[in-house]
Amino acid sequence: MDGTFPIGARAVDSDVTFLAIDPSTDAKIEPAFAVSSEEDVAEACKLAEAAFDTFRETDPETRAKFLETIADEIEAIHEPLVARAIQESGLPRPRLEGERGRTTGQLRLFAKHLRAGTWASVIIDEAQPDRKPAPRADLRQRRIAVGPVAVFGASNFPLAFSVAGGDTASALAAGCPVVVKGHPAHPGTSVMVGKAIQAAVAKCGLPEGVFSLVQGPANELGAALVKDARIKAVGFTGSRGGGLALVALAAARAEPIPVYAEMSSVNPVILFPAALAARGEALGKAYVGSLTMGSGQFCTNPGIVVAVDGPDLDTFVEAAAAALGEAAPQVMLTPGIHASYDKGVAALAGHDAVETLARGTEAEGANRGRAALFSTTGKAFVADPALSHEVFGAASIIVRCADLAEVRQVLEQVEGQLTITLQIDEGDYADAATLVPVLERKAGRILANGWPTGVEVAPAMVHGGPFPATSDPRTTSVGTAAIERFLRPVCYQDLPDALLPKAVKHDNPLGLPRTEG
Ligand SMILES: NC(=O)C1=CN([C@@H]2O[C@H](COP(=O)(O)OP(=O)(O)OC[C@H]3O[C@@H](n4cnc5c(N)ncnc54)[C@H](OP(=O)(O)O)[C@@H]3O)[C@@H](O)[C@H]2O)C=CC1
Ligand SMILES: O=C(O)CCC(=O)C(=O)O
Repeated sequence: MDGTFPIGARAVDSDVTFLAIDPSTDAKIEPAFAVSSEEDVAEACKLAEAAFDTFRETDPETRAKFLETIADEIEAIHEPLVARAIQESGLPRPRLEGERGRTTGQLRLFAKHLRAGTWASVIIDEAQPDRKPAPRADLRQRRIAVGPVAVFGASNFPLAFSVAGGDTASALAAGCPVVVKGHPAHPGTSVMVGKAIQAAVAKCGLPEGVFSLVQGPANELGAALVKDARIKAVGFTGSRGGGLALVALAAARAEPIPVYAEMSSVNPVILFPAALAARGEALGKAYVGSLTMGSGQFCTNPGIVVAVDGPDLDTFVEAAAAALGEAAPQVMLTPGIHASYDKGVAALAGHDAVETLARGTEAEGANRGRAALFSTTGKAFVADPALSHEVFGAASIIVRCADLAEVRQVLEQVEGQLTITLQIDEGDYADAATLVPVLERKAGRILANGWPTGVEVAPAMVHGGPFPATSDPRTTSVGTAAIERFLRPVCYQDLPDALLPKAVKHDNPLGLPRTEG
């Protein structure tokens, strides 16, 4: 691996470089990576704009083959890629192998979606020249790509939410050229995947500006990308502060653009009485499994458990505390993320209304996250909004409520969420039904008798939700519906067939499904 990054068809170098850090030791790792300049950002955006009209009008089959070629290129570097991602993220091999599979799987799923054609949402309202009192014009609607898209790689998913992750896959599927701002925590992983995409662009004979990668350790780079007038939408996964900064930059542009930022979520889990009575102990153990997976570094991590107080909740709490007390420390993604986890845990531990129920085993070595379990009362939770804020890592708080009305109050208090989970048995259905309207207002995904971590990449998936889970609750970042955020409708009124794009021509040469009005 060399330290250059791909801009269009070029490998760009620089005298200014930075090194990745192995979070398991805090040691710097070779090679040095070129830091992209603002000129590189401008060049990437210029190439993306130049590629746009050609790329967006490629046939769906061409883009499907392109996505499959990217998947092939990534598979071809599987072993060195996974090895580098382990070094840069501290995540364990099985997790990264699974994530590699999820990444290529989602590229192939978008290829299938492109071939199905429903994404183009073609609607044909044939002319009605004899309609009284006025004739109707011929109206044809399809959706087109919005323009070049900026994608910010996430630190916690170096493959599936990074350079060739969900945002890149959905934007390319839509026909949008992509400029990725790689996360500085995993520059080697980003460059390897970036070069795989660059190779796929060349193999498929596409314009070079379809893909570029910029990276460096300063956030001015990402700011320059969002401010570039040629960028028409932004995809982001990360902190609330980072996401909001990008939203503000995008809104302040002469031409404001949408930012699809996935930010913070505490993913409440509600334990209902019959489920608690039937399997409190098993639920306690399973909860800790979901909480501590990947050192808790999932935006879907179960950060809050809400239940009516009583002996069955005690059983759950005892089982959870015992399991968490045995949880071994795990390497966190970066020194910064580890430090902010420790700070968040210390704030909860020092809170007057919070009891520390258990801590994971003692941490040894650099950046080890020690799991933490807390409890509080419904009243205290409602009184202090700070108790509902995300602590990114394996920390969670159990909220003991006096009754179902207080459970509802707690849910009304929490901000927008990616997920809300119900642990229910049949005897709980009547109570749970009364909460469903609150759950729908609060979350993008409501699940029963499972755990929120581990998002299925599927057409019906919603990985989104009201603020601050995301900056725009109308879409999803996972699943084929994610393509919709990078498309916009255009209506062609009475255009002669010769001028119509293939998608809406009278003889439907692309064979796209149509809704007839
Ligand atoms: N809920 C979730 O899914 C996640 C939450 N987090 C939270 O984020 C914290 C930090 O983690 P990290 O992953 O680095 O997330 P950040 O939000 O800090 O960074 C993500 C990306 O956005 C860029 N960025 C951040 N702020 C700005 C800005 N003001 N202007 C331009 N670009 C910006 C960063 O660039 P640069 O690094 O160069 O500044 C990086 O490329 C964690 O401790 C955790 O609290 C993290 C990951 C996922
Ligand atoms: O739980 C998952 O699989 C996805 C989590 C996620 O989107 C994130 O942590 O950023």
